[in-house]
Amino acid sequence: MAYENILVETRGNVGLITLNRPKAMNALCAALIDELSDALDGFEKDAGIRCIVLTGSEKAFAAGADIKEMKSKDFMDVYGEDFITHDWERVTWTRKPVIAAVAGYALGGGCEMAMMCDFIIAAENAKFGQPEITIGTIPGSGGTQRLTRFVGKSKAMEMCLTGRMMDAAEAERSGLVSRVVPVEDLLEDAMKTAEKIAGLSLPSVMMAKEAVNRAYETTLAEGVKFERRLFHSSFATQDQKEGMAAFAEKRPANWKHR
Ligand SMILES: CC(C)(O)CC(=O)SCCNC(=O)CCNC(=O)[C@H](O)C(C)(C)COP(=O)(O)OP(=O)(O)OC[C@H]1O[C@@H](n2cnc3c(N)ncnc32)[C@H](O)[C@@H]1OP(=O)(O)O
Repeated sequence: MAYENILVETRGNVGLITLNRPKAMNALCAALIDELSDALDGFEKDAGIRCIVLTGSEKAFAAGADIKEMKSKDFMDVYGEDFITHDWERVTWTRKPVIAAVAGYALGGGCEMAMMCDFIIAAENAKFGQPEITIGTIPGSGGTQRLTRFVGKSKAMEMCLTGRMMDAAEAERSGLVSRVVPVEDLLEDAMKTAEKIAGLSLPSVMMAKEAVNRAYETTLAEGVKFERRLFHSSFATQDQKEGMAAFAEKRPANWKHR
């Protein structure tokens, strides 16, 4: 597939996807969503890729769904095709880790997409928000649910009811982002973090991701049981033998990713 709205590159064992609609603040049009799904499919299939970074520009990670594309749709258009499902959520069913590197605006579907990633590293100029209420609608790609889980009911409710944006410092305080870095360091920092993850054992990384994500879907008791089963499963991998042997022999591990 030829990409017109994203840039896709491979740097070592890291796949980098850059949203690239500079004239529209990286608004998420249907073509961009198709391209993003295709790029993620490609990285999932590529055994050489062990972590993915999703980023935008210095001005905007993404300013939401493309309002101009969406504005004339009527109820049966959106209800009939179950608009904003499936491919919009493609990031959530990516089994390899996905880091969102967010600078500038992450609004509406942009904020929702960042929250679908495994964690967010934010630049100091990042602004997060769910402004759908200001254009006569509400979040439709998980914003009311994921934002509430990240920052709690009070802040999520205020943001969804008023459209207020949260700056990077508030986002870090509230647990929405893992770290805030200077704008000029964002990509390098995200890539270094991704390389660190890509340099570890892929099965362990995938199991850790699955276990953390389960915390959002189940009770504590079930989550702990699920974690323990995955922990047990890790002992069936070559990499568990290698990792523990390497520790005991005081040498770096030579991962097989098996
Ligand atoms: C996924 C769902 C279901 O949750 C739904 C949604 O995501 S709805 C969309 C929610 N997002 C918004 O409401 C944000 C809309 N954008 C803005 O508020 C502003 O553009 C801004 C604050 C991000 C930036 O403001 P400013 O610096 O003044 O730049 P602009 O002149 O407004 O924008 C430049 C250019 O980009 C176009 N643009 C921006 N956002 C979108 C968008 N979401 N969809 C389509 N186009 C967008 C904007 O119209 C400008 O284009 P031109 O007028 O220059 O052609």
